[in-house]
Amino acid sequence: MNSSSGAVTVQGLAKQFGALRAIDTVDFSIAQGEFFTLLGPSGCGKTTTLRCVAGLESADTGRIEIDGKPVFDSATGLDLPANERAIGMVFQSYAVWPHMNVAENIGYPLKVRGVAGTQIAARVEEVLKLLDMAGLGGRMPSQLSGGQQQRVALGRALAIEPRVLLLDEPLSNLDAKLRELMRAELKLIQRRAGLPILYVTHDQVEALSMSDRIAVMSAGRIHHLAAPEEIYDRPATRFVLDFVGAVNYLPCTVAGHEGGRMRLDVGGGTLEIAAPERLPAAADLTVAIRPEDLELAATGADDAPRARITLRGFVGEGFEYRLELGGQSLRARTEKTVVFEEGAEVVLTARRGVLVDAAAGLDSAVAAA
Ligand SMILES: Nc1ncnc2c1ncn2[C@@H]1O[C@H](COP(=O)(O)OP(=O)(O)OP(=O)(O)O)[C@@H](O)[C@H]1O
Repeated sequence: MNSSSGAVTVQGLAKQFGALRAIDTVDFSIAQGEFFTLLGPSGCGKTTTLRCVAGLESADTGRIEIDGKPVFDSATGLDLPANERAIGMVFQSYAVWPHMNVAENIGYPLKVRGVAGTQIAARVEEVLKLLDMAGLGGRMPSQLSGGQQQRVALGRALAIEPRVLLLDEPLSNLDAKLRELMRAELKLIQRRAGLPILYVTHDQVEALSMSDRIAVMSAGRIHHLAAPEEIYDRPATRFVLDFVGAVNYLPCTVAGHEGGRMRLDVGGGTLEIAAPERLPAAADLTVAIRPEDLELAATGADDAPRARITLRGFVGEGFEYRLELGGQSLRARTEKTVVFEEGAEVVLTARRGVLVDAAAGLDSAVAAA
């Protein structure tokens, strides 16, 4: 153990299945206590990466350290088995053994390691406290809610006092409401345990709301590794922009550029956004605006675009609108206090926008202000 080092360090990791590059050279490092998420669509290589860290899969090349200790190194042939990597794991298909009570479930990994009964009982008590389930050790799984069963699965992973928790879509079997509750529960348990987490999900809301940092993956590569706000507001590539959250795309040309602001002709009017540091070279541009960054007003500047509301939906915290602007359909969101009728004409302004080279591919960089 080396307390000054990161919790997990992955360097130059690559893995092929036949001709398929499941991981196409991935590097990242997780700090002590950090909630680190691999986010991406199905097949992007996130599970394979996690399985390589776990020791359930062997990478072709690269090096992995856990808590300062090398566990895999293709250069030397080092490849420690999972049970020697000081990791706790919970997968999507977590199973709580129905014939064992909660305490037996949590203590099981210690029992198979030959730990003495009194020590197991003490650790199980600690874990139950951590899970906010003190006093429930005698319950059978059938007497627990879905969320409590999930916590028992987590407890089993925590029992061995791992140096890092590896979680692969652990909430995806829960219904939507419970999933949302468990996001906060999991964060609180993590804080109490003071453990770093490597989390895998394809759910961007889950990733944004829970993570300290996110690595967005596509086709075996990390496109952007940053804090959630950075990923959402200043995506590094068009893929990230598109995958993380809803977005409107409007073809545009630059109409003016001064004082850190730029005016964009979007056809039917001009939108102003903060100018990015580096402008895309192409003349043929697209401005990407998230629905909540599109502001609707009854009146506005003469040259501002005017759109028509085609649909309004109540979404609890506000309204979601569909708008039509020069034959294009746009999405916008407003707070409850701002209400427009279907059919009404509204003036558009943009709080923020991201410029994209219209002709460029998904992994080309985008220019965000
Ligand atoms: N054992 C295997 N043999 C062959 N191909 C595999 C194997 N495991 C994964 N793959 C392939 O490698 C690619 C990456 O898979 P991986 O499971 O890491 O993706 P993922 O992003 O976690 O997707 P999902 O969320 O669907 O699990 C996919 O194309 C997958 O089909």
